[in-house]
Amino acid sequence: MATSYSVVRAFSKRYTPSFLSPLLLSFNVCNLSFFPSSSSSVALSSEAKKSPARACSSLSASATTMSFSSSYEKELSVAKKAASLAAKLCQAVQFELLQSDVQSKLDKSPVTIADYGSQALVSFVLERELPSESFSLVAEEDSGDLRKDSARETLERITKLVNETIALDGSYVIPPLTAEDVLAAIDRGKSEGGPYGRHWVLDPIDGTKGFLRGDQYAIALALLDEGRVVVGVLGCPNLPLVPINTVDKLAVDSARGCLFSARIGAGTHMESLDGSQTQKVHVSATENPAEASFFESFEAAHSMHDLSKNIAQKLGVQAPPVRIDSQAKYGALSRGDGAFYLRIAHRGYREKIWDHAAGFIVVTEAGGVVTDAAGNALDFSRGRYLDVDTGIIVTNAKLMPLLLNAVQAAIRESQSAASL
Ligand SMILES: Nc1ncnc2c1ncn2[C@@H]1O[C@H](COP(=O)(O)O)[C@@H](O)[C@H]1OP(=O)(O)O
Ligand SMILES: [Mg+2]
Ligand SMILES: [Mg+2]
Ligand SMILES: [Mg+2]
Repeated sequence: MATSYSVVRAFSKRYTPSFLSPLLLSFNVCNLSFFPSSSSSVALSSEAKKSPARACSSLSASATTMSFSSSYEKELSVAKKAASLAAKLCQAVQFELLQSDVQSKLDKSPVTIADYGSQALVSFVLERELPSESFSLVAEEDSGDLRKDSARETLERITKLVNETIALDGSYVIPPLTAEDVLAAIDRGKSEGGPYGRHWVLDPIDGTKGFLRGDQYAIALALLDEGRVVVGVLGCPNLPLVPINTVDKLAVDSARGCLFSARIGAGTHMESLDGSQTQKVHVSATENPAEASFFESFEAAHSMHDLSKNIAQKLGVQAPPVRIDSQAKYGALSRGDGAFYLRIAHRGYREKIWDHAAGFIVVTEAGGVVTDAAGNALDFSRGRYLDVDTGIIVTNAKLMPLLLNAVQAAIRESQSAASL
């Protein structure tokens, strides 16, 4: 194969869903991303459209050329520990949640004591367990508001919570962290990420609105290596261990708290947040949209419910939408609770990498496919933002061509309606 390593690398970075282990690369990509010409209205990425055959042969080359520098086992186990500890902190805060815990940030989104505490804790665990001169963390929060005089009491509460959680865990025999230590831990999340080296990616509480309502939220932590997501963990403290659509409410309420974890090439596992009941999970295998259900944001401000409704109708989905907050949707999808996730953000909203990186690998390692609304693979290598065409869609490999067709048709309809 004459293709040079750098060309293959650049190509595969752009077009290869990172759920594929190198060995599966060429086979699956040729089946998933370059759909047959019968789906003519599906917009594929332009280079792939021009030459699917070349794309597949290049990807075959990449399958044999690329190898991962490590299996990321240690990183996965540390990520699980960090997310589990952060989940404990968040659960304690949600238990006592008072509206006065909500601070106003410049972007007006609610930020809670648990957001900061979770970020400080994850940053602390990662740095302590995986010391490295090149440690890099891309995280949602920063300490700007917390350093204000008016936030002194809040900072004290966060510091106390972080120390209590560390003490409860018992594995770190250290003097208590100071408020300055906590601020510094939060601010280690200021990295810009990018295509080179390793970067941890953290949403300390994804789905803040769900958290405040007492509903679903997630602690979402992922590792990028050379721009690819290689590890992902989702702590979902309120997600039932049984499928979300289980009719027996007692079963749903009796055991909540899921930890999803995925490592590139090693599949996705789910266990309870207390560490028991580990099981390998897989996305729904259904090929029939009529028997499938779809997830979308609880918040209409986060995703266009009307458009999703139209897409679901085109697919023939019978069930009503399942609306829950946060990347818990990716977790639920990875174990087959539903077959579709539709996230079509409102015009002007830019997705962030921490809102999708962990969920992306949890679903793709469970056999799912995640693309933007034009069928492009997601590219986590461009810094803090994730630039996508119109929206993010998720399903299994069999249903993706159908879903892309429906999404494209619904978008065209809404565009022509808007231009009238
Ligand atoms: N206007 C918005 N449109 C889309 N997503 C948003 C918007 N504002 C915040 N988000 C982020 O969307 C995610 C929640 O999506 P969902 O609707 O799936 O629960 C969260 O990551 C939330 O950030 P945050 O982490 O601060 O909660
Ligand atoms: Mg936020
Ligand atoms: Mg988020
Ligand atoms: Mg958040």
